[in-house]
Amino acid sequence: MSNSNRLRIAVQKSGRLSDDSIALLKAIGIKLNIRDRLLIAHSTNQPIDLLRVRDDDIPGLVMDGVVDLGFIGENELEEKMLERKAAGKPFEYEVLRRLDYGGCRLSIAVPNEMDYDGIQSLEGKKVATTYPYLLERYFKEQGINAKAVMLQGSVEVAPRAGVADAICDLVSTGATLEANGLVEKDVIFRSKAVLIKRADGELSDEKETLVNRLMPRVDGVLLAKESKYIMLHAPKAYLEQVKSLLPGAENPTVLPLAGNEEQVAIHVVSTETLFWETMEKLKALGCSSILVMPIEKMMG
Ligand SMILES: Nc1ncnc2c1ncn2[C@@H]1O[C@H](COP(=O)(O)OP(=O)(O)OP(=O)(O)O)[C@@H](O)[C@H]1O
Ligand SMILES: O=P(O)(O)OC[C@H]1O[C@H](OP(=O)(O)OP(=O)(O)O)[C@H](O)[C@@H]1O
Ligand SMILES: [Mg+2]
Repeated sequence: MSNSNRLRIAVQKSGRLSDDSIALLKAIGIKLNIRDRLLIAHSTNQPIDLLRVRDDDIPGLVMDGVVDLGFIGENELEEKMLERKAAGKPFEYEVLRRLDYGGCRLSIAVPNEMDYDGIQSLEGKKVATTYPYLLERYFKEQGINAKAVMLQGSVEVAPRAGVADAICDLVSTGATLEANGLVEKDVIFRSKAVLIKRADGELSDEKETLVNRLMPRVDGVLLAKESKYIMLHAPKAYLEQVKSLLPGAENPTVLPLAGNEEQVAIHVVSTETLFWETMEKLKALGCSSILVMPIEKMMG
């Protein structure tokens, strides 16, 4: 393989995980020149190549050591791990970070009109899914004798088409199920996107050093996304009450305001949400100029 000294990262080419994965790589300082039709994108400022593929291929590419890192949904990762294990192929990987996107659940859903009284109602039935290994594992754990019917797409039409009695598919808002006259019953797996690394110990020292340098940046981006910088003017007389209202503000910065003896400025970084209700309470205490601002990057 050419340029094997460059770190190879697999991302979904086009789908639910693509934009967020690329955005994360850019946020940690990797400049990318992505051309829509091309499978490989080279970073212009780091020894990194991006492989843009179907998400189904990503676990295998990492487990076979074809790429060093990959962004993948835990649902797909776990399914492929079970499939490869059953086939006697390498199925090892290391999770570097659980990420803050791609959140969904793999659930069993049944037609509205079906009498469903718990998972035992599926005894002897057929369930359509793209995740047969995860589903069969669940049936086994529950002691149910049901059959997983593999479908690559349009799983939600399977009951109407007479292909299966129920389905097991990814759910986020539930809109797809509702539109197809299905009701969610049992959550069998909760998933988020993860960043994984090959676990065969074959990364060169240079690549290992690069990964170790990038990970604190990933943490910085994740932390920044869940943090806010809050600034406000508060009456000195109510300082303690104001502090107790601010979420996660154990050590706020308190600054004097030029030409204003009555008030001080308070600055604080918070990982909790500042709700409108709290802002209204702060206002009622005499606070003013209350600003809640996003943070771009953080490093401890
Ligand atoms: N509704 C959803 N909300 C949030 N995340 C989701 C949702 N649906 C799927 N995902 C996550 O995104 C991953 C990719 O979903 P997507 O629908 O883009 O896959 P795909 O159709 O298999 O794409 P590909 O063409 O790459 O095979 C899923 O495996 C899951 O982890
Ligand atoms: O609960 P909801 O918010 O409706 O989301 C669930 C749907 O999202 C995913 O499909 P996606 O929209 O990514 O399209 P795809 O089926 O073409 O992959 C998944 O396969 C479900 O069909
Ligand atoms: Mg796929």
